[in-house]
Amino acid sequence: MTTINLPDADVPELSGTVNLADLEALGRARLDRNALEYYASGANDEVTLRANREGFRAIRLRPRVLVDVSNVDVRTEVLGLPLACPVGIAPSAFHGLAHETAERGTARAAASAGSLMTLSTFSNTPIEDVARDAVGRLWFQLYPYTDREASADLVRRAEAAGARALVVTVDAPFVGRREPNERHRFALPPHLGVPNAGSREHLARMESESGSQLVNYFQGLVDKAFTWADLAWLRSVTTLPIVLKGILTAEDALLAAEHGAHVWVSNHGGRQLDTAVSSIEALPEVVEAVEGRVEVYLDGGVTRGTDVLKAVALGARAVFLGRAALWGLAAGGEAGVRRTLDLLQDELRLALALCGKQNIGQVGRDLVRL
Ligand SMILES: Cc1cc2nc3c(=O)[nH]c(=O)nc-3n(C[C@H](O)[C@H](O)[C@H](O)COP(=O)(O)O)c2cc1C
Ligand SMILES: CC(C)CC(=O)C(=O)O
Repeated sequence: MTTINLPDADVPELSGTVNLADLEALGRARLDRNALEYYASGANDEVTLRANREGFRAIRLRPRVLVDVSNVDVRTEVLGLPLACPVGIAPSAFHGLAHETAERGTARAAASAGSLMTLSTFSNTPIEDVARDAVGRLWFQLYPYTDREASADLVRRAEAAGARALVVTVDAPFVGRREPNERHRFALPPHLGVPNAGSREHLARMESESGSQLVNYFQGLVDKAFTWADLAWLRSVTTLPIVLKGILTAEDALLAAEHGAHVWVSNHGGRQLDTAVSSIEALPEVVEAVEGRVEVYLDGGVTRGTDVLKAVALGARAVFLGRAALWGLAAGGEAGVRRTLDLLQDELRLALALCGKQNIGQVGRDLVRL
């Protein structure tokens, strides 16, 4: 069991931040090149990475006026769990690169903000420790391993620890080529372990002289032959709801719904297939395909309250933050992630009011012009 004594928040610079870009600047400044390039990079030319942000900006809002917006309510629910607003935290590997509290800092912020954290298979902290800090506000992300028993064991541990859903990442049979990580030989510093991927010594043995070591850590473990048919196996090891993360087409959304899985629209923050469609562009066809049978979520490029509003208007039940949470964690640990969530929630509340909506339930397709 890890025994990190989580320090109380005392990061004076945080109070000067007014938006997520400020937190990003603060976070970036605290990272070394290895961590910064790992967090920031997208695949190849980073076309999709940029498209995620540009996609939101290209959509215009159609506000209504003369509505009583003196009390605006931004609360919602995902899979029955009440959320303070429709924003959760996406799974990302290696929070220990950002801050000494690693995934526990993120979990504590998610819990105190009434949000939800999705814990990556590739965390630096054991599931049980993170679960304790997340107090029920936890989903677990699975990369299915070729070793089925090892995967089943992770799933059972996550379920026993209190995770409320299993998020299966389906867009990464191989790691996308993030060129800065190739160029500068990204590797985990020796003090960080990845408890779900074997011992630190085992990882060190996988390392090579050049290129991104992520590829080495990952490729030996993950099942590249995992298909729709294997979801039945997953069902046999857990009673948790299953969410498929990395869906970008109506065809796959339909298959997911037919398999009883919820759909997480994502291109992995532009880190996998470059020039893939942006998340917000993919959302409408996915929502149309599932016809309300399952919940739909989205991640990729969310940095503004209006981004959240647009995704909800187009049918997402909630959005999730990848890099934004990591910048917050780097900027100030738990307090930095909390600041990220609070600023976004405030922006969302204001945007909702300025659109003439009193609550999330009133937000629909008529609010946006594509
Ligand atoms: C540094 C980093 C590590 C990531 N690790 C994982 C992971 O372990 N599992 C996973 O499913 N997605 C992972 N992702 C993808 C995120 O869950 C998410 O899809 C993406 O970051 C969303 O885009 P955004 O960063 O623009 O918010 C990672 C993303 C980043 C930036
Ligand atoms: C390949 C994983 C270990 C992490 C991941 O999904 C990512 O870096 O985008």
